[in-house]
Amino acid sequence: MDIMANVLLAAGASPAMVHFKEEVPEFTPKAAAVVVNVGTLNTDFLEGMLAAAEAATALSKPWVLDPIAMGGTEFRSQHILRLARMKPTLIRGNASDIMALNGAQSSSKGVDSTAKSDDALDSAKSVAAKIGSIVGITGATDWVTDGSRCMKVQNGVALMSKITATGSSVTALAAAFIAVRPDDPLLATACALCAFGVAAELASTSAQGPASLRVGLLDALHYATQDDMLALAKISAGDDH
Ligand SMILES: Nc1ncnc2c1ncn2[C@@H]1O[C@H](COP(=O)(O)OP(=O)(O)O)[C@@H](O)[C@H]1O
Ligand SMILES: Cc1ncsc1CCOP(=O)(O)O
Ligand SMILES: [Mg+2]
Repeated sequence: MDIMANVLLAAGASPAMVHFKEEVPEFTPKAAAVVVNVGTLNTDFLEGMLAAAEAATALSKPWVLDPIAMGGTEFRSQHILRLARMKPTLIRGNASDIMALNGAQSSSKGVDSTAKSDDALDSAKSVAAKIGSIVGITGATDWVTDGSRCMKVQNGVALMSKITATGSSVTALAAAFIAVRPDDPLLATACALCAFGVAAELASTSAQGPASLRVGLLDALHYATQDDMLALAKISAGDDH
């Protein structure tokens, strides 16, 4: 929760972490986008998540699902599937999450992926087509698809996978970008993944390990200019690996 909220602040968005269903009716109208992150799941949080997804849908607000550790337990999988069927604007996960969401037996031990993002692209396309959501997969290469259109992002550094909640943070950043460009959530998601990756690249020049990269990533997101983004962006359309 710390890094997610700070990533949003550094990027110019305004986070609020609201869990309980009692707050959903009043709070959702104030939000430009909603993130449902199942990372630390419990039955109270789950009620809040279902209510938030319903409220966002009813208000035609973009909402984004992070299906953390899909396939990890029966309880988690059942409820992630239920949320996914509510048709989020975007589902963003790692390769193992998205392959499990497409019905594959999960081989991951928990929140980290054991598969490559390139190998999950077909699963992402299939989930996107079945559900009608945009699907983003992160990893060494990030992919975003609506089932037919695809965008590829090749920014970022491998050390990002050694900082907990970088996945959740980039999901939240994608929600903020979609709030700005609700007409093109696929493009907005690709741009969010790219911006996050570029910030990590800028930070990595002075990082000594995961802890200093984590701090530097927040600084870089805050200080990066449009010129930095345009100079370093590696973003393209299509599904060529
Ligand atoms: N090997 C890698 N090279 C470059 N960037 C990476 C690599 N692994 C992860 N990332 C980046 O780290 C962020 C989190 O992705 P990932 O680790 O796949 O998510 P999760 O934390 O959900 O498993 C994304 O921005 C992704 O692009
Ligand atoms: C360790 C852990 N346990 C539940 S959520 C979480 C963090 C997930 O990390 P990420 O957001 O990078 O997938
Ligand atoms: Mg994750």
